[in-house]
Amino acid sequence: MLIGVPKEIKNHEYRVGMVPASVRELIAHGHEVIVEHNAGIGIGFTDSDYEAVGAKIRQKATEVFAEADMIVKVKEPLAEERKHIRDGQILFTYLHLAPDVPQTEDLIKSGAVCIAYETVTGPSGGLPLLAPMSEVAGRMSIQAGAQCLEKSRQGRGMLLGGVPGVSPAKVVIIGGGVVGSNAAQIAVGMGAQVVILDRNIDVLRRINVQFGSSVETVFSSKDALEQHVLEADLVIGGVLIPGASAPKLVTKEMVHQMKPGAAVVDVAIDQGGCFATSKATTHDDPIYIVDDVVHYCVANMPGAVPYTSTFALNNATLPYIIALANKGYKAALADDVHLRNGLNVYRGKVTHKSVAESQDLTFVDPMEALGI
Ligand SMILES: NC(=O)C1=CN([C@@H]2O[C@H](COP(=O)(O)OP(=O)(O)OC[C@H]3O[C@@H](n4cnc5c(N)ncnc54)[C@H](O)[C@@H]3O)[C@@H](O)[C@H]2O)C=CC1
Ligand SMILES: CC(=O)C(=O)O
Ligand SMILES: [Mg+2]
Repeated sequence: MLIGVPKEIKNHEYRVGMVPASVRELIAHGHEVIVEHNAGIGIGFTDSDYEAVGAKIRQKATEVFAEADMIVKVKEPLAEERKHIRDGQILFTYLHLAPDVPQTEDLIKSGAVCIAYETVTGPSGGLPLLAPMSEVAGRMSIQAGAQCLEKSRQGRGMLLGGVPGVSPAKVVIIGGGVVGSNAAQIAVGMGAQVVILDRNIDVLRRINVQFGSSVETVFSSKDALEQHVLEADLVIGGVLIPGASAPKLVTKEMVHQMKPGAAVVDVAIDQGGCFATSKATTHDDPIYIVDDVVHYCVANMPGAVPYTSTFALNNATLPYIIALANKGYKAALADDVHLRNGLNVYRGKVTHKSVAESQDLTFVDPMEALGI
């Protein structure tokens, strides 16, 4: 198979779909790889590094999209990239379709086989291709939140850990999954007072085993959520219903009643966000203020630490890239229900139930769509 790796074009996105070590593995399996000029330069990989493992360099993204049987990316294709996606081509990347109508329409029209990293499931549960980036974003959310609390960003002027004789900040984390538990790890390390809310008792049990009394676990009722959000100095949004738009758990009224200078970091913004006041921002211009509350809503947070993130992502994606290349998409998807759960759009049909429901589109079972 001919596999293509374009350079990412989203704002301050320096990750790359495949590092040279992954390209080497694919070539060892008998495949060919084309890489766009400077695709890996943001993390220090030159065209020569890719050529040294057997890749061919293409000067323009259009050449990569025109030639490749499978495109391996990081972020969802932007409008400019979507123009070049072809009928029958495999697109393997993050898509986050539920809240993104124009992208969904374009991918349906393209006739491509669109497999989203974020809905591929794992044999023992979880989302193995989302998890590494959720680890990164969860850890970063506390760094970002700490900066938002600084006076120069219009925050309360509060240090997360306080100092002897002065109380630490109260950090409230909504969702105790991968983002939430990684955020908690850093917040606890910085000396903050940490509360995690989740609707899944087993998640709260796991958090309790992991952190003991350094994190308070709370069942996420409307009452509890309101109480803790209003008391918070920093709120982290890390909820997920796989494939679906994030539930708007924090209302405009709750934000209005928060302390002036408090901060929210809505990590779930890539699925539409869990604060009613959230709108996606970029690394260039990451924060804005609503009702005196500082909002950070960057949809590609791991892009800020592309070195760590690219390796973490590639470690997880490589086995699936190899399966798709070795077997072809039909056999790879037929053989592995977990990879099949990643199939969001198949040649004009929406094959992920939550994506279809989020946009009132017809859902077609992936096996039926694939004709197997
Ligand atoms: N902005 C960015 O750059 C990035 C965003 N993300 C996003 O972060 C979000 C969280 O991802 P993960 O932690 O990997 O998901 P996860 O599935 O590990 O955890 C989500 C948690 O939310 C909980 N939850 C669901 N509905 C809830 C509700 N109504 N109230 C309270 N808890 C609820 C679930 O029980 C689960 O424990 C996703 O939207 C993901 O796409 C992930 C990486 C980077
Ligand atoms: C998961 C995601 O949205 C990201 O890594 O950018
Ligand atoms: Mg207020």
